[in-house]
Amino acid sequence: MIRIPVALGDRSYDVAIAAGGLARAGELLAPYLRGRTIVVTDSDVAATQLPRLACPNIEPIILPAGEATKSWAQLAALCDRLLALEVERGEHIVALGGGVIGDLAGFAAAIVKRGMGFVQIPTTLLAQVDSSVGGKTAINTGAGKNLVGAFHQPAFVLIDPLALDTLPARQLAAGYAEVVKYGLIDDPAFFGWCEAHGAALMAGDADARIHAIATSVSAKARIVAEDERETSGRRALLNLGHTFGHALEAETGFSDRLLHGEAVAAGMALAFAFSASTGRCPGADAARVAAHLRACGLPFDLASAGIDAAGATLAAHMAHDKKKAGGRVPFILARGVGAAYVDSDVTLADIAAFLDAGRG
Ligand SMILES: NC(=O)c1ccc[n+]([C@@H]2O[C@H](COP(=O)([O-])OP(=O)(O)OC[C@H]3O[C@@H](n4cnc5c(N)ncnc54)[C@H](O)[C@@H]3O)[C@@H](O)[C@H]2O)c1
Ligand SMILES: O=C(O)C(=O)C[C@@H](O)[C@H](O)[C@H](O)COP(=O)(O)O
Ligand SMILES: [Zn+2]
Repeated sequence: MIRIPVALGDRSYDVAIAAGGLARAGELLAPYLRGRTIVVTDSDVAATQLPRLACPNIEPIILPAGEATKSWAQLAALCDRLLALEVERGEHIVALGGGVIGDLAGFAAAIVKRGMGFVQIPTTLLAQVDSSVGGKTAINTGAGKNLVGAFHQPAFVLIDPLALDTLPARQLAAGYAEVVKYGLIDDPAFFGWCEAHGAALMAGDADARIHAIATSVSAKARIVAEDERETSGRRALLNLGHTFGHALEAETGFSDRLLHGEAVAAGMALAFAFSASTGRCPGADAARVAAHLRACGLPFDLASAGIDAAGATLAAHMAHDKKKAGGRVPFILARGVGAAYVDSDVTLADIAAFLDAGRG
């Protein structure tokens, strides 16, 4: 078992990576359980992974699968279910599933009885390498992505890489986009590893999966420990590809037409292409990023993401971005592979013009 600490003072916790961890969950989660295990999950995970979870007295709350579940309606329904179970503040709920379940259950945990505990058991690659760590919880609203939420750290994260065995290939690829992100932010050697081993990871190589998960979680834990609430600009680096990506998701109405990881893949390629087109980054680096995403079957430009909206339309979505300060939306741009930075000089008009020009 690999244990990675997330150092956040009195909110510190461990991320445990253990093949077969679901079967050992009763023992590993024992400090957080009080005679029963309240599991929030979705219909797909209930069918595939919930039967593997060995915990005492499971009380399952099964929500519909898909991004649409990160909504006011499902949040209200979940809070009502938790209250009907007479949860106590000192109890922990268990989020078993992908980022949708982790974000929603984590937000419910943040607000029910003014804040109760929760544990993450992520079952998608995306959730194992990213969303289960760091305490960002949220729902989507009509105005955009993750616009209502809270920072609320889990008490423990249990990652079982074997849970990925039932994950559809498209979901695996989408999660892989967030793996690549860590290389692009500040670890060029890891991006090189991705180029060499991404195909093996996708094909089910257990060592490659564990290496990618451990490297990603370590990077995220380090960055979150430096800037838990995204105030210094350090954590904003984890948003590489997201200002573009969230606009693409909003444009598709948060539907399965474009998964979050797919939108992030296109967003990262666009961030690099914009950086190259304005002389910030070598064109060869932007081409390398697009080529790797393409090779993994991920979107690498607007057309491959299935988006034909005008630049101004996408920029209007971006205007809701939570990073906005003093009326300006900062963008995570790059000076090269492994050299991402926060740029507050670029304008939404620049971005809209770039997106329109790219469509030819
Ligand atoms: N909080 C954060 O820091 C953070 C980080 C990244 C992404 N996110 C959020 O995460 C969400 C995306 O998460 P996701 O990609 O995990 O999607 P998801 O939660 O919708 O899961 C994808 C699909 O896979 C199914 N599934 C999950 N595990 C499975 C398994 N082991 N076998 C078979 N099917 C399985 C789910 O039921 C769902 O249908 C987005 O809403 C995004 O905004 C949050
Ligand atoms: O943890 C972070 O910080 C991230 O930015 C991780 C992202 O992958 C994730 O999608 C996050 O939910 C986006 O954050 P948001 O603040 O832009 O909603
Ligand atoms: Zn993301």
